[in-house]
Amino acid sequence: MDIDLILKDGYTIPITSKPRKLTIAIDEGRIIDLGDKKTIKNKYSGKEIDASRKIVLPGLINTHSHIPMTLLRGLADDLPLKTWLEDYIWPAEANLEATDIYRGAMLGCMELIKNGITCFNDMYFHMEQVAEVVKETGLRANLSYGMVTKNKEGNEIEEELREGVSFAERYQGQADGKITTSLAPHSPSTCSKSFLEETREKARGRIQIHLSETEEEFEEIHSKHGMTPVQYLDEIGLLSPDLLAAHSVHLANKDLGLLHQNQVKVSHNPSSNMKLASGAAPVQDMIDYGLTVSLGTDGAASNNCLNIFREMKTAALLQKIKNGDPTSLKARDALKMATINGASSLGLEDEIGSIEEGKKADIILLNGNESTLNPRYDIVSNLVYSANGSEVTDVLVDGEIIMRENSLLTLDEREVLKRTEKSSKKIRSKVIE
Ligand SMILES: CSC[C@H]1O[C@@H](n2cnc3c(O)ncnc32)[C@H](O)[C@@H]1O
Ligand SMILES: [Zn+2]
Repeated sequence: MDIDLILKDGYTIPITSKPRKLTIAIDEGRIIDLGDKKTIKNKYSGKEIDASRKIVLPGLINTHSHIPMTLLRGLADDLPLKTWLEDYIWPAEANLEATDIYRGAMLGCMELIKNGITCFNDMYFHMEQVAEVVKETGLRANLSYGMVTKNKEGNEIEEELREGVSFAERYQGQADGKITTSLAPHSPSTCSKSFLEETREKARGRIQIHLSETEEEFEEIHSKHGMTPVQYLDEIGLLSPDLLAAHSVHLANKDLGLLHQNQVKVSHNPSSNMKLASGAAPVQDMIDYGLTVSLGTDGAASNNCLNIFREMKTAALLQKIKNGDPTSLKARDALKMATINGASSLGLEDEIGSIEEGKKADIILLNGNESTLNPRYDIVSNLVYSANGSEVTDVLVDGEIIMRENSLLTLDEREVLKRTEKSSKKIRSKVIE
């Protein structure tokens, strides 16, 4: 049988089964068969990629980002969240036009691809620009217009919900199904209670929100409503299996039970939480409770990069320090967070997140000859504790090759940097000088 692509003889980490040498048959964007090279070669013919010196992984999934913020990287560092957002980032964002968002998203997507991220979950504004970049680059994404009611009144608030719903309805399923959408109220402290209730009423699918990121936010909700942010969302009726809660750093004991009962998904963002000194989320406790926890970078202005290899390592190290226990958050769990748990958090567990027959061919290849991947006593240890993303050589999304032997096939790197320079000059003159 003639098929689109055969990935031959790579050392494969399927996630849901043991690492082994496998040949992968891909047709019409999906993995149609897997096996040893002889069996697969006897059954299929088609274009071949020799993966015999490669490590083969499912594409990594970034479950919390603000991709256009790549344009604001390094603009304001070493500050706590409230000051960083209110005194630096929001004033800078007020100057961003649609073209800037397009350019920032392009720079961000370039970084995602190079670091082996094939799917990301984003919340920002001018999201039609981000969707355009997703289409051009060939990535997979769940996109949402980020809704805020703080400092807004009457019509402006109604317009915020209209925009969120309209974006979600217009873009759901675009790019041959590679784009999905959610509603995204920004956080319990920047959206009013009635707005959160209306969002719940209007939601037809998934919802994402920043939740209990800092102690300050925890205290603010507690003093206003007499309950924790998680209990507050429970009262509003927002806790559900379709809710993806970013951060979830400050939780009372009862909160873990509530998140678990409602099967809420959590996106852990360790680098951003450490850099803004927001705190260390109780990730091992969440896992012990049976919660689905995935990994996010947050925006590049609080990280300051978009690299899930780094987040895997940082997450594992942070839990060990938090719990004073080196057995906390083991490498295997960190790799699951970056792959299959990311897929479950976006409702895509039947489509992506592992290398299995029937799933979409979102696959990355790493150069097995890099020092960071050798010696190979334990490949999962190498991937989590030693790899840094630069080992990624090839990236496939939906069976389409978007990076081949380190060359980006869907975007022009030099052009992306030139355009970034144009927007950053404007930001520098308006915000810094
Ligand atoms: C309304 S679009 C999204 C909004 O979120 C801001 N943002 C970026 N990082 C964080 C974070 O860690 N916590 C809360 N809000 C964040 C971003 O600047 C946009 O304004
Ligand atoms: Zn965020």
